[in-house]
Amino acid sequence: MALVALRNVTKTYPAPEKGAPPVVAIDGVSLEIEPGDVYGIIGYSGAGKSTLVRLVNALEPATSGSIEVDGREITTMPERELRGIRLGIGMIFQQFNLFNSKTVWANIAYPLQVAGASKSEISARVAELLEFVGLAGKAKNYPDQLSGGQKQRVGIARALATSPRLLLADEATSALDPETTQEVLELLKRVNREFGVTIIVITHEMDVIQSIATKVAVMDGGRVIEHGDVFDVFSNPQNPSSQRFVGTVVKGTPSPAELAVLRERHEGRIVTISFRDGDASQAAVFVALATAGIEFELVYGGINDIQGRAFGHLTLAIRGADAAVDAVLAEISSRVDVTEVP
Ligand SMILES: Nc1ncnc2c1ncn2[C@@H]1O[C@H](COP(=O)(O)OP(=O)(O)OP(=O)(O)O)[C@@H](O)[C@H]1O
Repeated sequence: MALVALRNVTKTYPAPEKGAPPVVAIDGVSLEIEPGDVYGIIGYSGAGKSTLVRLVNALEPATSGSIEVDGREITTMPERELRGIRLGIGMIFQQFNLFNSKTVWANIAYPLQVAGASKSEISARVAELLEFVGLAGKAKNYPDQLSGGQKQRVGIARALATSPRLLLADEATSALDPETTQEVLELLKRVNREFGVTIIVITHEMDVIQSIATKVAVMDGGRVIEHGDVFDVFSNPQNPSSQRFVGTVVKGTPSPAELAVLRERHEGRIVTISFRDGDASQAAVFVALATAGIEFELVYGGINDIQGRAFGHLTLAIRGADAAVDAVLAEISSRVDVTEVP
């Protein structure tokens, strides 16, 4: 059973001014997030990502549709019961949202105090979490004395304090430099693996999805325009908006301007070969070219690894007798995707 299931969910805000139309922030979204998923939700600013998060943790009511968390419909649930649902959901934020007047220890202890845990329970849990996020030596420090990455580690520890099954990460690494981002993403992977916490990652950065997510939904204008396994969406994005996001991390086929430069610099026919995990190996393709006595040069592209599965687009400049090149390209095309640039 899905841990979070949205069915045809809409959220409309009143018109910002008289005479203007209402704002449709979420427009008929259906999604299923299974226990154990690290589910990425990506979209440009205004796509509706943060609104979706507020609906899932019941901070705002949906306008229509159904939202089930852990098998329970939350759209019709009384406030009293919603509090219980929220206790089962941890949140981390871009700006960390720590209490600056409380120590690291007290920040992490806070949700446990609110939940009514005993002093000894709180001490044991906070110590365990400080160890887990690698901040055992910082218990008495205040947030101002920490780096951005350390603050987010405290944010993660605090979010996990009440042992939620679901963690919502809203642009949790957007304020961090690339190296610290990777450290925080590694920590989130451990949260998923070691505690079995399902994570929803909201981001506008495709490399965050590439590093951590197992599934992804691409949002645009309040709708989910594409969703699926990260490997499938990265290796074969269907929608122009998804293609733009994938293009930020995957070197695909050269643009017309890049092609013009390639043609200036390299002789021969320009051919892009697209590999997908499970296709014939690159080696087989290169051996076929070499065996046919065809000279080739790799001029553009690269191979990507998504959770241990490889795919990529390699553009070659190929030189040889036309008939021989035609024959070998025909042979290769039966195994991999071959596109010759006219
Ligand atoms: N409380 C609100 N009242 C009115 N309109 C809102 C409200 N919250 C969001 N919106 C509108 O809903 C749309 C979606 O906003 P949302 O913040 O969910 O997008 P987002 O994808 O999270 O973008 P960002 O990354 O910039 O936060 C936007 O057009 C926004 O202006």
